[in-house]
Amino acid sequence: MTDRLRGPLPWLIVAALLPLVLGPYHVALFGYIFIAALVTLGIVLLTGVTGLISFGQAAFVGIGAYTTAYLTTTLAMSPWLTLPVAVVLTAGAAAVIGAVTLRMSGHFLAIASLAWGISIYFLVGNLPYFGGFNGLSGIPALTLFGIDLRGETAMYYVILSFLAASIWAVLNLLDSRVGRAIRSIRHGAALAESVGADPARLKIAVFVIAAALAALAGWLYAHHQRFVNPTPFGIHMGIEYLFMAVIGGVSSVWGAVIGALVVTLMKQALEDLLPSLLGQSGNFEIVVFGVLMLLVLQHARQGLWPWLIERTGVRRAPSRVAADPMPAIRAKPEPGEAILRIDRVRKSFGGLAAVDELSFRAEAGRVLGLLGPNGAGKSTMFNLISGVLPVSSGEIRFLDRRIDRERSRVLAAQGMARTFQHVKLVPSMTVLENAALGAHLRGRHGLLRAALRLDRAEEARLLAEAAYQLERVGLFAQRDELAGNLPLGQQRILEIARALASDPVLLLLDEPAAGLRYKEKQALARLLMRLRDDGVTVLLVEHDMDFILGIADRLVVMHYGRKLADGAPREVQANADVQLAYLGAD
Ligand SMILES: Nc1ncnc2c1ncn2[C@@H]1O[C@H](COP(=O)(O)OP(=O)(O)OP(=O)(O)O)[C@@H](O)[C@H]1O
Repeated sequence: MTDRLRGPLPWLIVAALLPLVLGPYHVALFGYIFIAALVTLGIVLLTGVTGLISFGQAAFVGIGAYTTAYLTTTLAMSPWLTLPVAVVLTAGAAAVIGAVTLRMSGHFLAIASLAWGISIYFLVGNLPYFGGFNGLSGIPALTLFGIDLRGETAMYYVILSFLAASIWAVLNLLDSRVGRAIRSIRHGAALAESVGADPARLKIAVFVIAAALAALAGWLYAHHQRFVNPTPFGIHMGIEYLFMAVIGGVSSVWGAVIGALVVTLMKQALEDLLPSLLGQSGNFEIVVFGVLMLLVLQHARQGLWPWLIERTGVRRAPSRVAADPMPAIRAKPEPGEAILRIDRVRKSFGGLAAVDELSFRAEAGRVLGLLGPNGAGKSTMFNLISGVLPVSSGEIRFLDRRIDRERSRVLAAQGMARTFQHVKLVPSMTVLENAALGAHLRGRHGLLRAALRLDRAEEARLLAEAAYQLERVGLFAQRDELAGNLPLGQQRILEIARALASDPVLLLLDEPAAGLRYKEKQALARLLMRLRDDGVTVLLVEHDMDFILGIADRLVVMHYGRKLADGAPREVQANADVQLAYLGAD
């Protein structure tokens, strides 16, 4: 991420000095900009980081604003008490909406967000307790230790403090064990599950955090404006917040501030300028926004903040992590012990038996190769073992526990780590962060501790483990590069480092040599031989016989879903049936 390239302190100082040079109107305007930045910060987490699109964030702002408006004007509650009420109420609403909508894949959330965005607007507008479309007025100003904060400058500093604290917490969160898991979600649930994270729960958590930020914005808005009506919480504002995030940089925390700043200032300028230029008024700024959006998407796809950072050429300082390993936390089985037992396993797709009554064992401290020509059923078998597919019949036991109905993340907790046939990394995270993602289950601190930076000792241990595994596979020097910039051969090796960081009992490698060039294959083979010599237990699925011969201790050969041979590599290589299956001739 580009967010840590520059420290927040200089920006905070500039923001703190602004009221000294701006008039009251602009100080108040900057207050509204920072309130919008809070909502946009939630969208960055939700859309840019996690890959979920919501047009309905303005409705959550509305719940926050109306909660405090109602409670302070009708029940005369203190605003400082209505703040937790507003945040909890909005977060609760988001948890319910999220639990229903986030289960559905595809664009369901985006469409559902339009529905709740519109309905909350009309609900509030039509309820008499909330003053209908006329709204509620007479909302009290904030006071702190008896000091009245009604002036625009005082409110500016209140809003700035909340924004700075929220940015700090979000940056902390993203730079943590849970944050890495959250950042992996948009690259497929399979990746998050494979390291033991629960993507469904994490998505709901992100959705709730984004809603809580919106509620905080709503609370601030109500006490800044001292009057609320439904208009600023309608669907058009939901779309405008998304605009801000995309224009500023939807994957970047600072993009939220830049986006809110650029869009609000431009809107102001255009609202003043366009009617005098065109001789009539009529929301023409929306048209100009559309054009601006197209320009940004064409020239700065990631948004203005990443575009600016790229042009200033700022580089991140190299990470200073020790490559000392974390103490192993898992007791390993004795070498030679059968840890994986496949018994008469069958998997059918309609009438086709992709795996047909297959039985074999994998032993601790050995490399077992599962070999076979294309279409033999290797990947299906791999998916059955790794919890991606359920078996049709038969039994799979891992460390004496039946696992053929278990989910991937449960298997990860039991000591199974895997790589993917089509590499799955988080390209926008560094090599070190990707390796640390593998150590997810070796830490336990959650969202709150991460946001408050109370997880640093554990975080240092997880990063040290990741650094140790990078050293082990020969990628330590590249630890600060973005994973997406590595060539394919190194990406595959990074996947192995990520798997090793979980301290696995069994390492499952799905065609690790696929698509590699000759030299890359050689480097991978050398690494796998070193791991074998270290006593790592590996099940390696491969169709390239030459690649696997020097690495595996034993080979199981599949053909049309059945077992064709099982034995030492040279024996299997000499087997006439195997030669026939591979070459199609004697
Ligand atoms: N989800 C699925 N639905 C229907 N058929 C499938 C499915 N997955 C695999 N198959 C079929 O099962 C058979 C075995 O496929 P599988 O991908 O397991 O073989 P493989 O040995 O891994 O081949 P490759 O080396 O090409 O990946 C093939 O005939 C394939 O078309």
